[in-house]
Amino acid sequence: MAGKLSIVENSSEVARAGAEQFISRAKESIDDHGSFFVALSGGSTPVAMYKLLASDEYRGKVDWDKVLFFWSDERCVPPDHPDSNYGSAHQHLLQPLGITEDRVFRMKGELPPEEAAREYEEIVKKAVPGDPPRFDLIFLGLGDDAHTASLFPETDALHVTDRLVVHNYVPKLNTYRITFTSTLINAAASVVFLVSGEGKAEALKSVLEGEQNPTKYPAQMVNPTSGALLWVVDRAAASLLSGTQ
Ligand SMILES: O=C1O[C@H](COP(=O)(O)O)[C@@H](O)[C@H](O)[C@H]1O
Repeated sequence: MAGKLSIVENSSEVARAGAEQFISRAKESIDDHGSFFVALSGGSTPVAMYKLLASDEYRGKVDWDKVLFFWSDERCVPPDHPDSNYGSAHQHLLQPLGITEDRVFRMKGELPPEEAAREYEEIVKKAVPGDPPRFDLIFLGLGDDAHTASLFPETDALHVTDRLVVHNYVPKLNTYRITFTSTLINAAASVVFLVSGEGKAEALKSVLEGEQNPTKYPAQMVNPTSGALLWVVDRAAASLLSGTQ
C-alpha cells in the first residue's frame, strides 16, 4: 500500500488523530510560509474532528488567522442545505471559531456544476501557491464503494488529468458533484484519510490490499507525488485487513 497506516481504537480516536494532524501541519506550514492551506472533506466522518478542533481543549492550539479553508469536494446544493460539505464545516468548525469569510473558499454547489468547478479551479490557482497548486494538507474520506472526494467508481472524473477541479456525474446518485481531481490531490504536501466504522471495512480492504484497479476503487489513485500520505482508520474499518484479526 502507499503511505502509512495508523489503526486507532474507535471513531473518537480517529477524530483526535485528525485534529492532531491538523494542528501539527498548521504549525509547520505557518512556520515555513506564514499560512496554512487546508482542504476539508465532506460527509459525516470529519464532524467529530471539527467539534474537537473548536473545543476549549483544542482551539488555542492553532493560529486560526493564518488558516485558509478549502474543500476537496462538494454536493450540488446551496450552502445552507443539510448535505452541503461546506455547511457542515461552517456549523461545527468555522462558525464556532468565528472564522471570517475572507479565509473561507467554498465550492459553490448552488451554481451549474460545470461553472462551479471552473470557478473553483481558478480560485485554487490564484490562492494556493505552486503549479500545480500544492495544499499543505488535504483531508479525504472513503465511501463504502471506495470513492474518495467525489471521485466515484467508473465516473468520468477519474480519467481527467489536465484539470484541478471538475464536475462529475455520478450515475448511482443521479447527480453531479464538484471534486478535486487526482492531479490536484497528489500535488499536496500531505494527504490524510479519516476512515471509521465497519461499513468501510470491505472498501478499505479493497483499496489497500486488493487488485490495483482505480476505476473500481478510486481511492487507489491517491498517492502524493512528493508528499506524505496517512490513513487514520479505526479498528472496525480495519477489521478485514491482513494481520488485524
Ligand atoms: O460523499 C462523500 O463521501 C465521502 C465519505 O463520507 P462519510 O460520510 O462516509 O464520512 C466523503 O469523504 C466525501 O467528501 C463526501 O462528499
